Amino acid sequence: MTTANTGAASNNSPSPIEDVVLALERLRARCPLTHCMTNEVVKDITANVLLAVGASPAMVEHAEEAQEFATMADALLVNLGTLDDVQMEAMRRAIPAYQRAGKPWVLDPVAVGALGVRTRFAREIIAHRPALIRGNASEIIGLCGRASRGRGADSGDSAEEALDAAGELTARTGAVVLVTGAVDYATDGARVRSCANGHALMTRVTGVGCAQGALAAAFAAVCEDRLEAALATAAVMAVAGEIAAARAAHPGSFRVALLDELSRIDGEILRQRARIA
Ligand SMILES: Nc1ncnc2c1ncn2[C@@H]1O[C@H](COP(=O)(O)OP(=O)(O)O)[C@@H](O)[C@H]1O
Ligand SMILES: Cc1ncsc1CCOP(=O)(O)O
Ligand SMILES: [Mg+2]
Repeated sequence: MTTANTGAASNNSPSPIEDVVLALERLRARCPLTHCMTNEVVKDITANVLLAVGASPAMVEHAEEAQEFATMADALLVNLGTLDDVQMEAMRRAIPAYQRAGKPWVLDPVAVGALGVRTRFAREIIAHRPALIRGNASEIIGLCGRASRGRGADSGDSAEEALDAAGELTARTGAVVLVTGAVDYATDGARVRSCANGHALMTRVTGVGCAQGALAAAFAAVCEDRLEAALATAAVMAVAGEIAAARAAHPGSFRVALLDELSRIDGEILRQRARIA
């Protein structure tokens, strides 16, 4: 075992890697019921990622049921990937119900900044205090209202610009922001953590980022400290992706290997592999 992550690089916690390990253990012990209001493309991989890690997925869509489900589920994901009027109405009912129940909700602002309806909608719903916002650099910059250069990983938007926008978003909404990319950054405004694992193949399988948003909701359900939830989300997905890519070099087999590695990942693997600062 290496000793690279035994406590050197934290801000407040004596050992962020041990916080991540404990968060994963808590998630597996509690198996949080994670309500995913997500896009048409990624429902399958999202449910399977949650199951592989040890959470319990549920895709409840009808507006009345989505509101009702806030009394049963542990956390909500709101992903805007294939937003339509019916889904907007359901999200407008579900989000305040989670707030009333004192349960966390997570926003994945897919393509916000690039398209009008979802950008206006995202700016409307962040008034309801999401626990966590997860997006790529362009989406975080776009949600903040700044000009982004383009789309996702290929946009040229820098992590520094996104982290600056993330700081502004935390101040406005109270949410922890997780910016994903080659290096993932999490901030609560006061603290910044990073995770430098992962593999480019993760961007060649649709839904890895979206499934990570659902994982963030599951971790938010078991971590009072939402920065810890965000770091655990980043580390678990990126370490599993890195290991999967070492034995599956193409997107189809990588997708399967990723699910396998997400179910296999544990404290020992995280301590050996996670490059957290
Ligand atoms: N170039 C890269 N190298 C390593 N890991 C990456 C890279 N780009 C993205 N990832 C990882 O892929 C996952 C999804 O992130 P991202 O591609 O930014 O999301 P989205 O699909 O929403 O744009 C994250 O775990 C992130 O760490
Ligand atoms: C292809 C596509 N179109 C609308 S949502 C979506 C999925 C995006 O998933 P991810 O951001 O995780 O790759
Ligand atoms: Mg995405």
